[in-house]
Amino acid sequence: MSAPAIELRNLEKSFGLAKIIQGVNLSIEKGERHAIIGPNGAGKSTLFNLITGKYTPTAGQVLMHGEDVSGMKPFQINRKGLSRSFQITNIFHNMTVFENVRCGLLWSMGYKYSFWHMINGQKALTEKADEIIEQINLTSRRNMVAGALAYAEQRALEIGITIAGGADIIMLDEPCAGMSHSETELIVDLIRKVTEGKTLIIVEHDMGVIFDLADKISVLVYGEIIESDTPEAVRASVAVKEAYLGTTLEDA
Ligand SMILES: Nc1ncnc2c1ncn2[C@@H]1O[C@H](COP(=O)(O)OP(=O)(O)OP(=O)(O)O)[C@@H](O)[C@H]1O
Repeated sequence: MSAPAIELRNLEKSFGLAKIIQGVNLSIEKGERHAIIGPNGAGKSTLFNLITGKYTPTAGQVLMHGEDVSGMKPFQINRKGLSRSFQITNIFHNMTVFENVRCGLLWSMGYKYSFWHMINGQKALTEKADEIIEQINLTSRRNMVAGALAYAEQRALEIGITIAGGADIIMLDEPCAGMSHSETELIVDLIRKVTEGKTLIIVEHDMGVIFDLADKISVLVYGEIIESDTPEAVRASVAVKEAYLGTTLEDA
């Protein structure tokens, strides 16, 4: 059996005296859609930042396809095939949709770009960017500056930039935040389409989205995983209901 896409072993993170992540153990299999949920301040973004290399663990390990990547820089982890989006959109508002996706491609290819470019040329880069723009349904907006797009289109563009380099592990941080019901449905369909066959790790407050998308859900409370199971099992969990004061999951 192949190693999990991501494995966390006794992972800890402290900021000063505050222990924010407390001995987290978690395995995310290749091709799994894994959601991390939990109340505000539970440590979800911190966990994301530990996996992507933005934060260095205080203790424990992050393994990617069996390789210990703890302490590696975000760009090193990215080049190994992990790409993430951010809670607050990080697109370039003054650049066009095309230029944004092209930038995402260049960034994820890094030093490999000069070699790739030598073989494939500029035309291939343009074609690849256009292919991604089509995947995220923004072809009619290709030459529009990103700042002029509707909010949901900006979030779709961000997903496009995240998947641009062909990473096989995609991490999305609250991709549906601030969206209407119909916009959320479109983004969920898009996420499903562009992450087909990939490993997806998602943090999202919208429980409808989580139960719709996830194969497995981990529930983080005060930096500890109190449950990690199928959506059905998590929905039925007493500990999870208590953590959510018996409301949110019931309503999902
Ligand atoms: N760089 C940092 N320095 C100090 N404290 C931090 C830092 N980053 C996060 N924290 C603290 O860690 C705790 C968890 O924050 P985090 O953003 O990971 O939670 P979260 O579950 O993602 O919350 P939310 O759902 O509101 O986004 C918070 O108390 C936060 O103040």
